[in-house]
Amino acid sequence: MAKSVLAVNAGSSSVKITFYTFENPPRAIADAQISGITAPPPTLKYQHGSVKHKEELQEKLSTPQDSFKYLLKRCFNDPELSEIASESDLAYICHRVVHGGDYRDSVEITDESLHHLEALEDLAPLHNFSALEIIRLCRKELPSVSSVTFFDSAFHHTLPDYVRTYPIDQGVAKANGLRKYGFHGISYSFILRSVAQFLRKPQEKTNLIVMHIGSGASICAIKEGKSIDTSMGLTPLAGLPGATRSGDIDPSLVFHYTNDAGKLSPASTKEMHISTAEDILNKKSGWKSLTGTTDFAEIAVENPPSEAHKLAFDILVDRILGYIGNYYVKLGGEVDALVFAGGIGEKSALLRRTLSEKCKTLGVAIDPQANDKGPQDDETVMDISKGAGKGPRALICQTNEQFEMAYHCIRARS
Ligand SMILES: Nc1ncnc2c1ncn2[C@@H]1O[C@H](COP(=O)(O)OP(=O)(O)O)[C@@H](O)[C@H]1O
Ligand SMILES: CC(=O)OP(=O)(O)O
Ligand SMILES: [Mg+2]
Repeated sequence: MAKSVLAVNAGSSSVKITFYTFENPPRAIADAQISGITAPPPTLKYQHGSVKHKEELQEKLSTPQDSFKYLLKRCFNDPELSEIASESDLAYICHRVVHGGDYRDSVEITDESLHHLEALEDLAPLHNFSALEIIRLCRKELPSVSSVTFFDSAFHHTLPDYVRTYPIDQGVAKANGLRKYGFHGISYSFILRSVAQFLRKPQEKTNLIVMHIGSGASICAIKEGKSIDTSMGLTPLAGLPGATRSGDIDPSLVFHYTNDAGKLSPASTKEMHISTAEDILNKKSGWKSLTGTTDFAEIAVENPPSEAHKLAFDILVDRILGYIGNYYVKLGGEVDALVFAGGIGEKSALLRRTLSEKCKTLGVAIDPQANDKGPQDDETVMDISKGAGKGPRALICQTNEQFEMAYHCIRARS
């Protein structure tokens, strides 16, 4: 039996794994995910063939590493999933690593590359720690399978110097790697390819404003197939607010918020050091801090349950609009499409409608029925534009970071 490729997407609150056939393009064999790790009980979603299963788990799975172990065991032990029963059925494991520093491409894990990635952990402890723990676990427990890492930041290596440079002392900046990196690039790469194909345009002639709006949210300006600006920065904290992230604030705010801003946060562990300010702005802010919920589905409703819910919605809309205006101008008004992606961008018809109405001046118009209906499960790109208007088209793209990793892993090796 041909070996499979496993793609792992570890976030702070969820772990998603998908097994693919080793063919070009890859075909998904099974998909399993655990979400709600930070808000127990964790929920398992599991799918292979026509089997779809969802359950709340009794197990205490408080880290992405434990969740990954659980998912792997569950898939290996499923008698109905005979293609994947042990280590020997796997050819490669692809890992999503958010921060890749100066890496422009994927990296096969060796002792040396792992050391290099461990050095980067200091720059992005909150985002890289879980992925690296899972890589270390795979090397230990599945030693015969090669791990390949794919970086969110790699897609943005084309940012011009005046976009990536912060106006601070350049000696300090260079010595410490302090620049804009940008994230969600695995997703943007999937979206660019899918949307260009949908529009029947070569990627190098495609100009897009893409919104990846999930519990972490960012937006990207793509000119002739290249990222020319994006809202996240040195870390995924910059730019748009998220479920528990503040997004852009005046950096001085942290010193007015608490005198302990620079001290080590109690959330730090022996292996992972983060400051109190980073902990507050990454984990105790965003729409959770305004409304008490991380679930944007409770916020994006016609009649919000409270003023705070309405405020959280209005803030996200306002910040996204600021970037759309900015990027529209940077792209010289030559924008093929505004693309909605990410858990919220793909599912919230209200957010799409609100943003589209506010972008009327750019010639954006959507078909309300198509927008309310949203895409079918197997519909990667859906056009929700109304008629052939003057402005950019409005598209929904169901992004797929696991597929993107497996696709490139296999393409480079077959
Ligand atoms: N129907 C919906 N309307 C609005 N938001 C939704 C809807 N369904 C799911 N979401 C939101 O999508 C977000 C998760 O998106 P996702 O891209 O999977 O996030 P991440 O990868 O950052 O964990 C959650 O905030 C969830 O509340
Ligand atoms: C980079 C980032 O914020 O990732 P996620 O949205 O998956 O949390
Ligand atoms: Mg995500």
